[in-house]
Amino acid sequence: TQISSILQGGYNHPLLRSWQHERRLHKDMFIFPLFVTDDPEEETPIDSLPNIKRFGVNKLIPYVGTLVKKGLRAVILFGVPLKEGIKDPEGTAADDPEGPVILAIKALKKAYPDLYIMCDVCLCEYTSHGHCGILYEDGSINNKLSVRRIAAVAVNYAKAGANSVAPSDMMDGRIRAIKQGLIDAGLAHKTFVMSYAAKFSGNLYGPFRDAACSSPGQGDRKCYQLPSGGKGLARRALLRDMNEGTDGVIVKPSTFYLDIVRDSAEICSDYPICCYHVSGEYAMLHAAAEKGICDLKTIAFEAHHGFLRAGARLIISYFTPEFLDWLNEP
Ligand SMILES: NCC[C@H](CC(=O)O)[C@@H](CN)CCC(=O)O
Ligand SMILES: [Zn+2]
Repeated sequence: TQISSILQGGYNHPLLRSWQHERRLHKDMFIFPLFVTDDPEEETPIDSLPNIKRFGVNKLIPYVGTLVKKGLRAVILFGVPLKEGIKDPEGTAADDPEGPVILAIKALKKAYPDLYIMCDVCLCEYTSHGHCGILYEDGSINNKLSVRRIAAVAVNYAKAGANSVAPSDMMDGRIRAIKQGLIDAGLAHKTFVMSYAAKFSGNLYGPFRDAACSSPGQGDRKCYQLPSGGKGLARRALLRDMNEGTDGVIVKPSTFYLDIVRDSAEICSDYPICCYHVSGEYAMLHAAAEKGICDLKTIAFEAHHGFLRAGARLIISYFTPEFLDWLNEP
């Protein structure tokens, strides 16, 4: 055997195998999605998202406390208004000062001052039509009104104390509008804008839409989320959002889009890259483990190692609570 043929000497021991990881998972790269609803006492499991619940603000605080104790550093908030009759065509409820997101920002900041509070910014949970923007009569996206509304919501979340705003709407030009809004409000220096720059339309958001009651009333999101084959569009969107002032980028979904994560690590090499392990990808791993196809912990590590290998530095993951335990183990 040629001497150069011998590779196994480099990974024949568990410690060696961990030394071979260029980047390793650690707790402060995890961002945990929280679903906050408008009944303060609610604590409801979400059937399609194992181990994930929808919380009212009074139940959210003690739950998050158990995770902060284990080393949770960051959360991303999704408002789920369930009260009847508050959804309208403009998504007015999105930044209601008494709404679930703004109340949760304030309660979390008070209870856990060091916890990093990110807010997803979108209209789909608040619009009567269920789309992520405001529509023209013909049902197409009214970009001007959508961008103006999204920017206003983002600024109001920042005013309420959010450390970061992450617009997941995919409207053209919203990053510039958000950044300008933050500048005008004197908040740009302390608000991290993390754009969902490369976000693909597809079949991996079902469980989230169940949790957030945010499916589009009619039609789909294919005119504003990227087509799954749209590698060029993703590259252009990453460049565009950097030029518009984003401070970080999210690629979403993740497992099925690792080539886009790699592209983003090259194109946005000076920015933190975040992967979102979306609800469908998460639920699939649980379903496979339930069917005995794979071991849940092993497959979760394998998926998350893939995000790091592709170039991600941050991970939005529903597995965050488990990793806070798993990463304590040798
Ligand atoms: N703003 C859109 C929500 C969007 C998917 C969708 O419903 O189109 C994601 C949240 N940012 C869903 C995330 C997930 O599936 O986990
Ligand atoms: Zn949306």
